[in-house]
Amino acid sequence: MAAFVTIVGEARVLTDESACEQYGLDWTRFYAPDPSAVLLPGSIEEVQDIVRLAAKHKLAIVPSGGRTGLSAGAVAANGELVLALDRLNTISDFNPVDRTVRCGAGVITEQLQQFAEEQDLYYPVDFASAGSSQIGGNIATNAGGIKVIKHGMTRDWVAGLKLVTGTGELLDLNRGLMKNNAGYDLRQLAIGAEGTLGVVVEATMSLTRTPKNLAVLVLGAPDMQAIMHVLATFQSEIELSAFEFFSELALEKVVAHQDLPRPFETVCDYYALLEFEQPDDQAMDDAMRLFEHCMEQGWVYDGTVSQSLAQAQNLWRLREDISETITPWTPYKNDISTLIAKVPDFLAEVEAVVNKHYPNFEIVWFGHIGDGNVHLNILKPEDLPIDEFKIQCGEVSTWVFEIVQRYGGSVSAEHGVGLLKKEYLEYSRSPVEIEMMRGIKKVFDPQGIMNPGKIFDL
Ligand SMILES: O=C(O)CC[C@@H](O)C(=O)O
Ligand SMILES: [Zn+2]
Repeated sequence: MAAFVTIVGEARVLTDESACEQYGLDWTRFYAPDPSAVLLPGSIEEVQDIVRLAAKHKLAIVPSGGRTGLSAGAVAANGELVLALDRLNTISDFNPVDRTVRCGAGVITEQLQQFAEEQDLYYPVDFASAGSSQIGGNIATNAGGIKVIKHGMTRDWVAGLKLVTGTGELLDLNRGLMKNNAGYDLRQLAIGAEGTLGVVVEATMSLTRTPKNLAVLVLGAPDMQAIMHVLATFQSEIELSAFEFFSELALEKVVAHQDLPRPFETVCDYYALLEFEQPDDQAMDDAMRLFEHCMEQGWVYDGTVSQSLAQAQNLWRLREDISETITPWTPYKNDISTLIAKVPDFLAEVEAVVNKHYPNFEIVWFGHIGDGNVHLNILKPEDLPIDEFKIQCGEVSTWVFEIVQRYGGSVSAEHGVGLLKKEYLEYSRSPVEIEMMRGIKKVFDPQGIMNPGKIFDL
């Protein structure tokens, strides 16, 4: 450790129990944190020095951002060094012409959103953990969130990034260029690599224009097929910036625990939340006409639209607060995707198999239905011991991933693979693809020190 102290200073090498617990774990929770130390470098050069030293001694490194991940990508459970980017948290070099800004990896998502707002611009990647997650972690996991249907995932907003590879080399990838066809785009490989190819230390992020007067519409529908009709109807005329869904059980839990009113009295099996810009009255007239059409067709039973920013925010909470609300039930979680058109059948198959074997399991469905991404959460029955629940959920995983495979879907739509899903990777990636990923890792990280054991084993 003395050599690391020389690089970052004594106060920046943490080995006490509370730091190891805090930095050794993400929001996945199921693992016991056990890092050998937490290092807090203050510059890119210090990151390079740390990695070079670690490579020399073959010490494993876990790059660490806000640790809000749900796939154990940032867990250090095997004596690794945690390399936390918290101190690289400056925003600089705002370029109003290119509409880009330089961010240290430790910049909090919300900090970037606020900075954009101060420039009358907008950073559109958004999710419930925006107050804690860091840009470096968002890039490492290609974070998605609630506006993907219009704005894409983090990948779409990274104009350039600096990566320290497993040998301590600093790569300055794409440098903010809009057009650059000079060979392979290594930047895109690093995005979503979950720290297995190197440490993201800095990024040039793109910003866009601020949306004009966002309105939120929550609709109640009899079934998932109806929700798909609603999606198609609205998308044929309106550019939606969100199309989310949640089940009645999800709504019940949120209104019971978050001091929020139901959106309307009518109880429906599923609800959709739509967000769109309302630059003028015509936009709302169009939305109301489509809403009425959906009612006439029997696809929608009831609905409500926000009349103010505060109302829009409260309607959003019905969806955004679900994950946190159900945490006390220690839910089994899965984050999966399929083609959007196949979602209703896909969901019905998963539900049927779970209900058949475990009729006492409560399933909470919600997610980014407009992206084909559903979040499956199963609540632990109160009287079932946690270990027993985990064993039963292991079986559920196999059934779910077999269905995912049959549908040509993904075992991880947005949360990544980490430790949690690596044994299931082959359900959505071929053996040749996985072998190629191993080959790519060797090029960036010949010693295999960067976040080893995440995504796949070497
Ligand atoms: O907790 C979950 O299952 C999903 C969390 C997050 O991705 C969300 O969309 O709310
Ligand atoms: Zn999500």
